[in-house]
Amino acid sequence: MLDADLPLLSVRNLQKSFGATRVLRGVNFTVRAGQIHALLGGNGAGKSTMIRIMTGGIRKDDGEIMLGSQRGAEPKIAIVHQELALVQDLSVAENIAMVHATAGLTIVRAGQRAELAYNALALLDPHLARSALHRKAADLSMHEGQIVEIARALSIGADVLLLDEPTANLTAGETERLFAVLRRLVRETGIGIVFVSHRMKEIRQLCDVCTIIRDGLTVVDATPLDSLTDNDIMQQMGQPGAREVAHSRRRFDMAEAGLVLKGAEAVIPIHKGQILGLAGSPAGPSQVIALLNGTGRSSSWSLDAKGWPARPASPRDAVALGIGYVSGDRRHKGVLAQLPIVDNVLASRRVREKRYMVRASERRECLDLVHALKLKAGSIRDLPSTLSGGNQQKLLIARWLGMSLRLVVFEEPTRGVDIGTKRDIYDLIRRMAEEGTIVVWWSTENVELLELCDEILAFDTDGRVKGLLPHDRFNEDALADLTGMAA
Ligand SMILES: Nc1ncnc2c1ncn2[C@@H]1O[C@H](COP(=O)(O)OP(=O)(O)OP(=O)(O)O)[C@@H](O)[C@H]1O
Repeated sequence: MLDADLPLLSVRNLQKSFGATRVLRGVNFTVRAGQIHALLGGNGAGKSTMIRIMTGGIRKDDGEIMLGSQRGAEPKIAIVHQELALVQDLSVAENIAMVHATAGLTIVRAGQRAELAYNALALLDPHLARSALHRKAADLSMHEGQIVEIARALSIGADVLLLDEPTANLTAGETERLFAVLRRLVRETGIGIVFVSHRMKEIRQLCDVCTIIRDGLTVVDATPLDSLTDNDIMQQMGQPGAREVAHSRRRFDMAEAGLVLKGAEAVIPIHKGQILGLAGSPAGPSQVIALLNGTGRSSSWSLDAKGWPARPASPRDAVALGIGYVSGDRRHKGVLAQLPIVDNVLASRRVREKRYMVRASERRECLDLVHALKLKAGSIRDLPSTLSGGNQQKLLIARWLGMSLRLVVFEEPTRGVDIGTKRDIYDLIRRMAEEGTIVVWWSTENVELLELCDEILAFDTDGRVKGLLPHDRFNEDALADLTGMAA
């Protein structure tokens, strides 16, 4: 058990530039034992850069990192990302034991391996420790996978645990359970937890103090959350305060039904300019999305629309039909990592308009889109990896902006996006709908669906349709109940 309030990790005046861009200009950050610490900041503020320096991924230009009172020691920090890093084909016990083998302590006997994994897991979830040691990582739920990763981190003696947006794929029940585990963990072991999130409600539920980074500087340093209002936090992050959104019931011309979505359990007409929300964990919404973006030839859903096939045969076919697609899974389903920003932005225009020659005028076209979205980039010749997460997300939206689309699919477009950028994305979604585009939008944040949609199709965690909510039946509790997901 660590002494409460002992500084486990402290960063002083950290500086880092990439070329001419000064990304960290003097960051201070102190994590204390027994504390859950929210690390906040808008997209591009410098959070990930600081974390990469602390964990040895990149070098600092200047500043100090101290572990406890020792200078220059390697802090034992473990990171659990939203995308889990378990080896899918190995068992839970093998996944946990693996890190010990690489730490020079080779464990040969299966019995020892199981014991080590059991001890690590039992601290967090005794039931999982008893039942899951021999299950393959691929068979775990998101929540179980996270618990296994946390157990693995603790078993090698990490005293600072950093969780990067850990709740994005969890149901309401799982989020609650994770928070309970984390609270118990800091109480019983005294480790420090750093929680990176853009979800204000969860930050308040879980965290004790917060540090806010803005433009590479610490502007709020380990301050109790109780002493800050939501507005204080937004202001310190440099984000516009929440606006009241007047959501008027929009009327649709029933004669103009844009298309009909047909599934085994429901038939849903969608009108031009309508925003249809898909609520629930991935199982259900992903089937509808796969149909629309041309990747789901075996999807249980089909389309009925004038001049359209029952299923777009491929992503290219979907684009040709006028269907746009923005995914929040930037790494796997969107960003063309090897190509510069300019090619990323213009990708769908080139496919749709069959442009085979790269035109000189495209530079201007790209710059206009970059400006319209306030996308923070050094040069459009840079690779997308030089952009912060939120700015990579804007890049994927820029791809479709100003193209005349009949339908656009948004798949969790606000994942990892700060509150100001979320508002910008909501405005874009609204504007696209006003221009007559049908919007189909999946989000695991029910509150944002309730704010913007005209109708919401709710799925349970097994992917079954639980209901189609019209606007006048929108209600946070009802939707949380239907989907099992946190509101
Ligand atoms: N290798 C690099 N080359 C050039 N610029 C970079 C590089 N890595 C990061 N940056 C820039 O540093 C700034 C800070 O990015 P960082 O990823 O640390 O922000 P963040 O606070 O984690 O944002 P987000 O919430 O969007 O993930 C961004 O403007 C980004 O474009």
